[in-house]
Amino acid sequence: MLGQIARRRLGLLLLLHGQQRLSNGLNGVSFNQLLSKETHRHTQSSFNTSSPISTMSLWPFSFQPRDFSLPNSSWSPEMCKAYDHYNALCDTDTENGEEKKRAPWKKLPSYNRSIKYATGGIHLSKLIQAKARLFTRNVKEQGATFEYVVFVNKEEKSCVCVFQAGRLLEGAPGHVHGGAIATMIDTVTGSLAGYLSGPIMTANLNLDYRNPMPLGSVVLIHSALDRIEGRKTFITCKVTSTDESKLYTEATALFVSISVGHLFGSRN
Ligand SMILES: CCCCCCCCCC(=O)SCCNC(=O)CCNC(=O)[C@H](O)C(C)(C)COP(=O)(O)OP(=O)(O)OC[C@H]1O[C@@H](n2cnc3c(N)ncnc32)[C@H](O)[C@@H]1OP(=O)(O)O
Repeated sequence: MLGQIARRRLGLLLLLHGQQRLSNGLNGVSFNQLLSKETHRHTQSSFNTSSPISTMSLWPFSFQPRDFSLPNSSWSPEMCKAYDHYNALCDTDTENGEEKKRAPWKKLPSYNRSIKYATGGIHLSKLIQAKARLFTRNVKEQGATFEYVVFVNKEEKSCVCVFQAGRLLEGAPGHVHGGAIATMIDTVTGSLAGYLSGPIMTANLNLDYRNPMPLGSVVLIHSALDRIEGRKTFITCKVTSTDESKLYTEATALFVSISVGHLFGSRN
């Protein structure tokens, strides 16, 4: 019974996902400001654990899921610089004469469960497969695996991901595993396809590895919409060094729009 209710609610929530989209941009906040906010947040939460009951929240869940794509101390100077560059291009809500001008760039938040993007999803994530975690966000040690942040440009229907590859992603000695690179390409192209087309699944992913990527590298993953044909969203992708002088990987991806029932085995 609980399963049925959860399934029905999940259906509604995933439908909302396409409309609500990933819109918690960080408005012109620099890396250093964020890092100090993060430190502050941790200080606050340890303070809260020891605060008297009367000052504690009675609601057992926080309303805002943790955004894993915010700067942390594992980020290299190159990662911070690239983050600051794209973050500075994001929506600032600044006054331009009498009108508010909105920048085309937006930073997407990144949670450790897909379900958390939906309204109320943070609560449902504790009920539905509570121990499941997004593949790219399942290692607690910061900097060990996938450190990344995605910025979308809604006018150009494109996005850029700044990705720092951690030491646990080794494939060939000293270099990043091809599967880890494919994972990031699937994640970034999939985020763009989902942003543009709502609920989707990867149907096809084609990769050409052009140069080995050293562990610890910071790279840019550029993705752009090629075309939409009915339920099919075609995305192109290339992975480069941050100065774009070196090409690591090229890819094309096809995403097919799905109904919520598809995740539960229904093809209707
Ligand atoms: C939110 C945090 C960010 C996370 C983003 C992460 C993104 C990661 C997403 C994933 O990794 S999803 C996991 C990997 N993917 C899968 O497990 C999908 C498995 N495959 C399926 O479930 C189905 O085959 C699929 C949904 C892809 C399609 O099944 P459908 O029954 O819905 O569609 P159908 O087979 O009728 O195909 C629809 C259209 O797509 C075309 N198509 C389907 N698969 C294709 C394929 N592999 N290659 C080329 N075309 C394909 C198909 O020919 C047809 O074209 P037309 O409309 O022109 O006739």
